[in-house]
Amino acid sequence: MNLETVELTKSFGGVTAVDHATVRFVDGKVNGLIGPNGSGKTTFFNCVTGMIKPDSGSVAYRGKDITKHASDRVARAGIGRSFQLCRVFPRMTVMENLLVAVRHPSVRTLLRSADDEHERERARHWLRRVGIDHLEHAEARNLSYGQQKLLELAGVLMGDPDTIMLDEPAGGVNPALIGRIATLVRELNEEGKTFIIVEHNMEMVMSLCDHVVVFDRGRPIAEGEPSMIQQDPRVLEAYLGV
Ligand SMILES: Nc1ncnc2c1ncn2[C@@H]1O[C@H](COP(=O)(O)OP(=O)(O)OP(=O)(O)O)[C@@H](O)[C@H]1O
Repeated sequence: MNLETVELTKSFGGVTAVDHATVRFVDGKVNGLIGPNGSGKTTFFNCVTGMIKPDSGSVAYRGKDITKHASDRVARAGIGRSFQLCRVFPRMTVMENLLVAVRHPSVRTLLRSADDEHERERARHWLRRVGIDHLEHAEARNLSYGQQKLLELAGVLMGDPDTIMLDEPAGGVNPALIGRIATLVRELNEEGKTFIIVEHNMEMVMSLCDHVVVFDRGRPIAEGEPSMIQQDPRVLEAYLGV
């Protein structure tokens, strides 16, 4: 067991975005989190990663309660995340973006933070891994949207997370870069990273995920292997509204 929520709930005024959601994501897997627009996936991510505080319920990571922990503390616990609308600093270079990405370092990186060249080497390593090392000195705003997503992912990896939560990694990205992101997720998963991926691109979800949780109206309505999920009448009903 890796990441678990129990009865997690968050309302905005009259809208219950996450509604008593009890979900378990397993260590070592590529987990998918899917559901129709507005079903609460991003709010769920925000509650888990400390971006917003849930109204009630709990979040535990590797057996430790992290409910209502601030986002930097969640990151230090080993959970990294990307955003639906990619977050990079447009006027900073690619390298600078990665060096500021570690401003909330884990204890391990904190001990080494005096060693700037070491951090630069780590940054170059992740730039090579995501395939944009040739853009090290470019300003982030001059990268394509897909390249900015790869930069954001490299920034997440700089934090050395064990679990990586990606919010729509394929959204707005061209097919070639989607392929690169998928390959990277597979490789990193083989190297031990756990993934939880919110994604509307079903081809990507079905080919990449080992386990899929389906949200509807703020709570899980089905979960299982992708092939099972595709045939589940509850899932079809949630998507088609029949
Ligand atoms: N800050 C907010 N203030 C008010 N309502 C919000 C806020 N954030 C989310 N909501 C509402 O909560 C519900 C769930 O939204 P959320 O963005 O979590 O869904 P989602 O499944 O991620 O959607 P999508 O797939 O379209 O990104 C929606 O009805 C949304 O309008």
